[in-house]
Amino acid sequence: MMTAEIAFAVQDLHKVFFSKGRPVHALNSIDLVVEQGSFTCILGPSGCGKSTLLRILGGLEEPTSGSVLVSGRPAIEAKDQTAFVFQDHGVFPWLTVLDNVAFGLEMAGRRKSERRDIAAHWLQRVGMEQFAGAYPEQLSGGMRQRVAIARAFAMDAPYLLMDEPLGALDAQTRRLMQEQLLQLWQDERKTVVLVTHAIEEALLLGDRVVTMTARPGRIKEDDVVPLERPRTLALEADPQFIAMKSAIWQTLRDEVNEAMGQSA
Ligand SMILES: Nc1ncnc2c1ncn2[C@@H]1O[C@H](COP(=O)(O)OP(=O)(O)OP(=O)(O)O)[C@@H](O)[C@H]1O
Repeated sequence: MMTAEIAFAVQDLHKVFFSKGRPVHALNSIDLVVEQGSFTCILGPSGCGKSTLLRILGGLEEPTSGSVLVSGRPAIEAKDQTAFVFQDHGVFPWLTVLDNVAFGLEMAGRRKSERRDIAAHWLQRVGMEQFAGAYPEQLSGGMRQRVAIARAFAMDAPYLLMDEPLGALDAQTRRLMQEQLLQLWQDERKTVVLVTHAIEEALLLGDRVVTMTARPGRIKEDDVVPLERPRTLALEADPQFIAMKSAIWQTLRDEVNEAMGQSA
């Protein structure tokens, strides 16, 4: 495979934190190659290092050792290639919805009229155009998360890193948002790496599901999801989907048990 087709190339990545003078080995010898235009989901028990891995991919955290390349450049120098969506939406309360979506474009040096046009386009894509002038406090959690997703898609960055973007939503809103995210991705085909705790969500959205062990997080299994696109929520009744969900849970359950026995 040519380097140009690879979004993320991670080799023998280790991450050790020091907490109260004690080492916490968060990630252990991670090898991962993510192709451009693919949707990769990362599953793993609490505390296994999923967020740490995502933050390292986005250049927000430095590896202790190992190599992390983003479009062939060290991740720490390639922050402009990635946009994040976090669980707690991270929208700015003092900006309107439109200005929140346009915010990243201002940082990227786009002209004001251009910023507003791009932001309005993405608000329309997530069905939030009528809230352009509203402030985040006037919105529900699901709406705020749609603003965060619109902001990430509006950025020029080719790669999106999503850390449990739907994790804080109620079950029904989460279903609708899964459908919306699926649709957006099917239209745009940006490279996405998404961390989730939900196996169904990973199978519905991903081309591939990477399952990690309890801390120190290693990659335990890497499954291609062979289910056809375009996908809808109806896929969850598909026998192949059900079989994969059960197999991944078998892989994950020992790790969840292990993680439950670990101290923080
Ligand atoms: N800045 C830090 N300093 C010290 N320890 C840290 C730091 N960041 C993360 N850790 C520890 O590293 C481990 C991995 O954390 P991380 O947040 O990446 O896990 P996670 O898999 O995303 O967890 P969750 O699913 O609960 O969000 C945890 O034990 C965490 O306490």
